Amino acid sequence: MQLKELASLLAVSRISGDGETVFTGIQTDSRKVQPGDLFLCIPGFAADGHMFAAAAVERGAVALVAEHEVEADVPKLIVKDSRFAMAVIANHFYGYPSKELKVIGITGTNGKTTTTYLLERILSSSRYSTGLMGNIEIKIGSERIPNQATNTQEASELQRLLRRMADQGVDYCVMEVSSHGLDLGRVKGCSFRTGVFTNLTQDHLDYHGSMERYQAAKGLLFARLGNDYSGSADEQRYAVLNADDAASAEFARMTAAQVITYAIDREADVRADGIRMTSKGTAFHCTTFRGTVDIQTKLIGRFNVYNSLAAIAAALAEGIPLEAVKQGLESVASVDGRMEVVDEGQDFLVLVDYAHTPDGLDKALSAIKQFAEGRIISVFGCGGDRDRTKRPVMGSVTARYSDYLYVTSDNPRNEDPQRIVEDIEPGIKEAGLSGESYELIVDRKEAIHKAIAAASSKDVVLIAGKGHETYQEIMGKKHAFDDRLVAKEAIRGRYRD
Ligand SMILES: CC(=O)N[C@H]1[C@@H](OP(=O)(O)OP(=O)(O)OC[C@H]2O[C@@H](n3ccc(=O)[nH]c3=O)[C@H](O)[C@@H]2O)O[C@H](CO)[C@@H](O)[C@@H]1O[C@H](C)C(=O)N[C@@H](C)C(=O)N[C@H](CCC(=O)O)C(=O)O
Ligand SMILES: Nc1ncnc2c1ncn2[C@@H]1O[C@H](COP(=O)(O)OP(=O)(O)OP(=O)(O)O)[C@@H](O)[C@H]1O
Ligand SMILES: N[C@H](CCC[C@H](N)C(=O)O)C(=O)O
Ligand SMILES: [Mg+2]
Repeated sequence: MQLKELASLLAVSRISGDGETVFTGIQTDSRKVQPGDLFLCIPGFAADGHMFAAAAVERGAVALVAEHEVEADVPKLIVKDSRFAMAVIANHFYGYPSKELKVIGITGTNGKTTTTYLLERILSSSRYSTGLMGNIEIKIGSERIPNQATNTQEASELQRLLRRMADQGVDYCVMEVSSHGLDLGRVKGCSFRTGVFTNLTQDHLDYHGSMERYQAAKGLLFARLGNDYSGSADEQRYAVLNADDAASAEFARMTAAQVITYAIDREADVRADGIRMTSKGTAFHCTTFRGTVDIQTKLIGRFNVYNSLAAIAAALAEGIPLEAVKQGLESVASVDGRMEVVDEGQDFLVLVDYAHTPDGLDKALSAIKQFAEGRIISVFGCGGDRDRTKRPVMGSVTARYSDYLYVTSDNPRNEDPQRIVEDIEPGIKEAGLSGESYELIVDRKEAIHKAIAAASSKDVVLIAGKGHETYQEIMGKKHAFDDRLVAKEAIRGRYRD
């Protein structure tokens, strides 16, 4: 593609140098540049991409997109906003792939990953070819690529992956759409078939500043949905909204798409009642706009009824028969790192879960409370370089449900882990848990070992926060760490000692 082709996409832009320069790929990270690439200089939070222009050229970049002149002897496209330009350029370079498949975006504070897997399973078991993108992995048909980057990929990577899916004949791409992804324009220009909203509770206030701005970021998914509807069935657009969450009314007002609601506590197009829960799964009766059905999912907890309803509603909008929806949903045994049972034959239950927000912990622990026959022993921490205000709230939520609590490190990233646990502690005290009922143990491995050593018959040990993650990020460096493996080792150790 020639540089000048991009100039025609961006009204306020100018070419400096030879506009006929041909590039063969696009890249935003100088360290990943291949010869022939166009390098986009993005001013970021930690660094400024313009600083890496020369390094990119050294690695073979043949042209640049920048917001101002930079020292580099290649042609440049000077634009007003290179992050915006990235979304436009990536979409164009990869040939608008989202128009060739049906993209279903799932947003919300909690439940995105779980809902993507449920919906993807329903669609794939109905013989559609599927793709999936989220914070565990990227799936393209039967190919699985572990996700090493952000939950919602940068536009350049996102469009590349969508192109691969389109070329492989994928019918549906089900993807997580984070609030950062929406706010930073990572999905700008992406044509969504359906937007699904799970819920909105406290998280990411470090980035968004307020719940109002966090909600507004999520709302972008729905505000952009449906305006391009041309009347054909294939161009129909749907907004699948959780009617039990107050934000949904606002999203319904914003969108031009058809609204389909789901709920437990109020009237909705897809609704659950008669919920029965055990430690092995959840049963509920579901009333939908396509009839009624009894569902028996292997997933634990009322919150997973919400995730199931969201997946059911989105699948029904696609015309999948209710019986096929039921079959697909019931075939999901578990989602990696979500309420995952660690079973080494011990006489107490160990669960690894990804709850890392106040509401996630509340929902996970209230589910456990319903079936726990013994004590609840919790292990959790909070991530560093993230919303500091959620830390005491997570402390108080966990304290309310736990008989004993080990406060430890999650991913401290670049923060002092001791300071993070100290941020959590006031919440525990406020919840009224006495000093004999909790410990602050910065070393996560030690905390897990202690929790498992302390468990008696029928107790439940919840290890929360890291779920599927196979590393712990300390001082910016990732170390191998897997809660499930550490828990297994601790359980085996109990029987050896
Ligand atoms: C706030 C945020 O989202 N930042 C993301 C963003 O960083 P940034 O644009 O500020 O980039 P930067 O590191 O300052 O660098 C600026 C530019 O210089 C380039 N660069 C940098 C270094 C170098 O040697 N060469 C080079 O070219 C970078 O590629 C970038 O283009 O773009 C980077 C590249 O894609 C991301 O790695 C980075 O994610 C950081 C690590 C992050 O923690 N993001 C989290 C908050 C996030 O996005 N989370 C959401 C929500 C998850 C949820 O659902 O809860 C997600 O979607 O994952
Ligand atoms: N619908 C829900 N409502 C509240 N909590 C939930 C819900 N679904 C899952 N959870 C809790 O949140 C945790 C994370 O779930 P999941 O990974 O599906 O969410 P996510 O939105 O993808 O998270 P992330 O923002 O990190 O990508 C689960 O382990 C569970 O404890
Ligand atoms: N998507 C979430 C993941 C948090 C996972 C938790 N283990 C942590 O590190 O805080 C975030 O980026 O805030
Ligand atoms: Mg997720």
